[in-house]
Amino acid sequence: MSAPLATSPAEPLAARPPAIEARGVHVRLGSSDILRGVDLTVARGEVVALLGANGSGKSTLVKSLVGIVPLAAGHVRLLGAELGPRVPWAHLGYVPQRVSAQTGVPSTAEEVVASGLLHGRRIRPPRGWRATAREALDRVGLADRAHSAVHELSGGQQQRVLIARALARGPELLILDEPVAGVDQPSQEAFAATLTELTRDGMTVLVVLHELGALAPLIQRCVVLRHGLVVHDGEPPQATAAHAGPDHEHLHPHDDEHGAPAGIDMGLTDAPLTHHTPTPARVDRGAAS
Ligand SMILES: Nc1ncnc2c1ncn2[C@@H]1O[C@H](COP(=O)(O)OP(=O)(O)OP(=O)(O)O)[C@@H](O)[C@H]1O
Repeated sequence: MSAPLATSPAEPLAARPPAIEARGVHVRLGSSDILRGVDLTVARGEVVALLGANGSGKSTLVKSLVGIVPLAAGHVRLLGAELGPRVPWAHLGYVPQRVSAQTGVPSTAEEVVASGLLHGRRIRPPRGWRATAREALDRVGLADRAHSAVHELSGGQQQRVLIARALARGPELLILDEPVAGVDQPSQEAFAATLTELTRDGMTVLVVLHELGALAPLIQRCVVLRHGLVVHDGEPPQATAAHAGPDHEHLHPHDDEHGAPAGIDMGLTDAPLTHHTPTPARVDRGAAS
């Protein structure tokens, strides 16, 4: 099964403008500069992970990309259009960081997913919405919960309903903020398989993650934020056997004086980088583990 993209462009992906082009993005919230000049380009068909320590600005960046938080300076273009009404929003799926999918009115999972088919002036779901919603729920392993009230679902299942809502649109660009946080390993693997299938069809993905986990095989590029700035933009780190060897030396963020690993490589914690040689008992698993 494969979800059709919202459009089936004859133009090759590489010839089309990037899915995301952000230049010099500054965001100020309250009295703090949260993003301090972020440049980010995501080409069509790319799968990019946005990583960084808590509070580094990942959620703020994706919110600024989709226009939820205002830019103090900078520019964003999505799917070739300047941020604003010209963006083809119907072709874009956004899944916010874990929030309850529960609404004031009790809704079934199927209804919440169908709400993803509404956009712009469309106030009624399109013909065949039920089958589309079911297919999207099937993709996240919840076909059997279509008629369950969302408030009866677990937090992880509610998150999967929100993912299904984004997928139901057949998005060209999918932006996900920590989609697998709090989701069990089998569900993470099922989600990774779904995303693999969708990206094979040319979907572009920007995904905020704390660790690559089950999505590691899909990720083509990692962008790491620190204190509102991009500090790495490139290949995902590879965990190698040599990494764990007693002679291996590397830079690694530590959370305390005793050198306990605080996180994965590339500054995913705010702790200072220190240089060390691990003992065999102390294995650096790397970001891709
Ligand atoms: N509405 C707001 N007003 C003021 N500060 C805010 C607001 N929203 C977020 N912040 C601050 O902005 C900083 C970045 O927050 P953000 O949620 O973008 O980080 P993050 O990298 O996504 O973190 P996490 O990994 O914990 O989700 C944090 O210091 C946060 O306290």
